[in-house]
Amino acid sequence: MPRLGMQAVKGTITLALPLIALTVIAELFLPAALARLATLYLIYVTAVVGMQIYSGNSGIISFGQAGFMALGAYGSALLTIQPAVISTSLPDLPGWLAAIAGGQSLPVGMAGALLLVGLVATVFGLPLSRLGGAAASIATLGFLVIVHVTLVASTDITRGSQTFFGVPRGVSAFTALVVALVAVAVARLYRGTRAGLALRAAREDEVAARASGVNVVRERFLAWVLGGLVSGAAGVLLAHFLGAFSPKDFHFNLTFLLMSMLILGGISTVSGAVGGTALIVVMVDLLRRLEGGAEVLGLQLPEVFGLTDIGVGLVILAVMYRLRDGLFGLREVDERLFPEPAAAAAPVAPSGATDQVSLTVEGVGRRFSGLVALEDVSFSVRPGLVTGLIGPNGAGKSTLINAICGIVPPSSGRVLLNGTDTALVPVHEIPSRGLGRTFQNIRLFRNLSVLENVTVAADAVAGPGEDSRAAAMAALAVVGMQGLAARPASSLPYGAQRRLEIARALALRPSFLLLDEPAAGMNPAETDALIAVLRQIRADHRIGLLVVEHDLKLIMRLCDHIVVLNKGQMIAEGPPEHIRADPAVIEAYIGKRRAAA
Ligand SMILES: Nc1ncnc2c1ncn2[C@@H]1O[C@H](COP(=O)(O)OP(=O)(O)OP(=O)(O)O)[C@@H](O)[C@H]1O
Repeated sequence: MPRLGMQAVKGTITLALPLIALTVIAELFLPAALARLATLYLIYVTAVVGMQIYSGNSGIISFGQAGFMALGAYGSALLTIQPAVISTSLPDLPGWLAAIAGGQSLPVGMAGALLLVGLVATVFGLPLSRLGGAAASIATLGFLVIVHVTLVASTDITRGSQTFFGVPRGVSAFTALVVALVAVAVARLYRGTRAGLALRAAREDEVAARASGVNVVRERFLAWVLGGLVSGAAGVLLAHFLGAFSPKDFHFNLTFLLMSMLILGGISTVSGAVGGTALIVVMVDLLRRLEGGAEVLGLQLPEVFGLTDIGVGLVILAVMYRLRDGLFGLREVDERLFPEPAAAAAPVAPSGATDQVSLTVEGVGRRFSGLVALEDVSFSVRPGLVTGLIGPNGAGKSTLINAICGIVPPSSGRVLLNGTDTALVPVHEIPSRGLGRTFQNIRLFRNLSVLENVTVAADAVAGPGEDSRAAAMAALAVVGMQGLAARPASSLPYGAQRRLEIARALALRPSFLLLDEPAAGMNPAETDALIAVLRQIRADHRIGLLVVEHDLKLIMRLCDHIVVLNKGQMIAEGPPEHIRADPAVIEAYIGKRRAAA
């Protein structure tokens, strides 16, 4: 069984059992109205799980799922509509469509509809995947609006805003259950795959994910299409459940309902999608009865217009106020019930370092508007040695590290990694070519476990069939953190967070490791431990280290070679004893007058 496959199977079974039990009870023992409610619940589960696949893993709130449901519904409806009603309900159907429309079975309708959904998701997903955060959310809203307006405007095909009728009804709770179970299994499996973990990492920190080898655009695209297909399948079911519908059934009200379900349960987990949907379906059903003026304990209550929407809104507000991550939190139910056994560490992963590797900075300059942050800096980081990069505040050290990694491309000059100009390589490919890094301001995937943080990087360089969790454990062992593998990264003390960043970079099996102020905020004992770790990395892995640090004692103890920057320019380079005595360095650090004194 592949690495997270077993957990996904456990997760699917944990969620499947209550769904199966509910379906059996509803179909065999409950009145027809409640059996219909159970079927509707299962359809919503599929739709919300589709939303969870994209939004939960990418962190981008999607307004688009109702659009996919609409495409699924109309796609399947056109293929399966009763032939007898086509001439009356769709008299102006274009010839090419009339040739295939009507009379098909539900499975054919489903297949055709998913083809349409997949096609549209692909076309829209290509530009959408380049966006993140609020911009991407707004783009998904644009998608919903485009789908809605297109459906309303295509009167010959959809009957416009009028009701589309004549769709064969054939969705029992059992049919809806089968599709819901497939949706849950897909979502639960996806979450554990390399792609799912990489996207969750990008959700936590896009810059750090790219620096760990994640192709963020590709992962967002995959989740968008996969989530779209799952929600599209829910649309097909809803069409055949209702038998008649119009575009407004797949617009803002449905979007709000699906979002409420996911947010209430917890956007991060499939368990949250399934549980949140159950709560909202029950709540909406009860509130609708009250809204219509129900009789409670012999008392006739008045009709209260809008009670359902207001009630759902208030419940969401209350839950968000107390539980930001929803009722189910950040971990799947199965991850709490049956935690995974710790992975065995692989033999220490070999680094990509050999004496043939090279990292050369050639005349690098960088301007920010008028400000010259770097000017004509040239030096080499040597394999198997520690190079220190020092300089006063604002000297350009972090800018240089970012220029080397491709995050801030140089305005002039170039960085050659094994002879290749890094500016010509996509940022997410630079890590797998041998460059690992840490950040001045720690950038961890805070809501992932310690092991998952490192596995993201190990995945980026793992060959087919290679166990990246074992490789990640080996990297954690190097920094003495294998005992903390299951802890959420955000719960670690400061020093351990810095060591975790080093482990994550090591899991890339780098030839060169760039450390931006690794000892910042550490106490003397933590700094000593860090120096021991870095010495071990140099000795055991033959990695070339480039260390930016303000702690000059650490630099002098650790480094074989030092490069000094001041005001963007390289003012000295050489072994520690040479740098310590260099007048230009002394002047840069303590000022001209005191240096002369
Ligand atoms: N994105 C940016 N936009 C504009 N100016 C920037 C940007 N990044 C850095 N700078 C400027 O470039 C100069 C060099 O900054 P940098 O952070 O590289 O220095 P540093 O040596 O790492 O400093 P410190 O030791 O304080 O971290 C500073 O004047 C800084 O304000």
